[in-house]
Amino acid sequence: ASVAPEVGSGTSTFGGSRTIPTYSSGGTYYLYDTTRGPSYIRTMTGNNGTSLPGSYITDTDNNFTDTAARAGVDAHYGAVTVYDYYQNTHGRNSYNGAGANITSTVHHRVNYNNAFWNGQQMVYGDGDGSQFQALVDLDIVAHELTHAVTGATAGLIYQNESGALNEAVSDIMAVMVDRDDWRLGELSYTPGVSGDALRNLANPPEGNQPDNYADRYTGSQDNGGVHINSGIPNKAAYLMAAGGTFRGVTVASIGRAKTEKIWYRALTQYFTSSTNLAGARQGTLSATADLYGSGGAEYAAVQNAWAAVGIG
Ligand SMILES: Cc1cc(C(=O)NCC(F)(F)F)no1
Ligand SMILES: [Ca+2]
Ligand SMILES: [Ca+2]
Ligand SMILES: [Zn+2]
Repeated sequence: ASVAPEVGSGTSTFGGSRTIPTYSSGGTYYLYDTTRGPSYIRTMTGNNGTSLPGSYITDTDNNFTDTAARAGVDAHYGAVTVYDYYQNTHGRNSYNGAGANITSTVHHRVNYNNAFWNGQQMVYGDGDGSQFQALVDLDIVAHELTHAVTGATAGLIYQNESGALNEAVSDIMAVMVDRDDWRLGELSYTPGVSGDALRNLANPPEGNQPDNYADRYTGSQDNGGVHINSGIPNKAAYLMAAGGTFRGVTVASIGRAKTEKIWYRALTQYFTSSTNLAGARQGTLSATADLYGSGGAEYAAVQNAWAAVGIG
């Protein structure tokens, strides 16, 4: 057939290659997936301008090796991987639960050190080559698509404590997708420096974030510290999953699988637009009680994790 879903490959920004769903039409291949719930999951290029969604990323032999295509290969791989995470782990069909199409655009602006969900799609910068290289790390993609999930569910207002919780939910789901570590953005961040990351949920101070409520930021920068105070719930989630003794409180590990279920249920059943960090504790406790009861090891671990970071 001259139009068909295909399985393609491509070179990653970070080395190695990725297998990706593509679409062929008239001998041209596109970063365009028609095989999942949505009508399409597509990845476009902004051609280093500001218009969105930009233009299709194409290839002539279904092996996307061009330098200009590599960020697209990673963003596309990430989008389908995060789609599959929400479908397979949480039974959620796309960010709205009803198969919404997913569009991503790479090469946004010039030397742009950020990535974002604009309410309709994901957008990725290339970085300036020093602070970041292309911000298309799997955990960054998961962070951004989770903002879409949050927007379609709790709608946590993006300022002060509800905004810090919004950011934390994105970081927590991100490290559950990129499951082999607790760092965010390590592949994209400072390509010239190894071992660092944008944020570290196991040790938020490594990313200049507080890891307890008494040290929270109360100023007006960063929308009231949404990327700063997220360290507090991030640390709590890490302690739930990995366990540990922190600030004199011992938390028994319940593992990543139970932790991601608790946070997903809290986000979709208990958090609202104005939920603050005390409300996050309550929502995760209610979700834990629903899933595992209120007298078991899971409930105790969630209580202790929040107590360890100075909440409740
Ligand atoms: C300060 C600050 C941090 C962020 C941030 O986290 N962006 C998302 C990322 F995934 F692209 F990094 N934005 O401003
Ligand atoms: Ca990571
Ligand atoms: Ca680095
Ligand atoms: Zn974010």
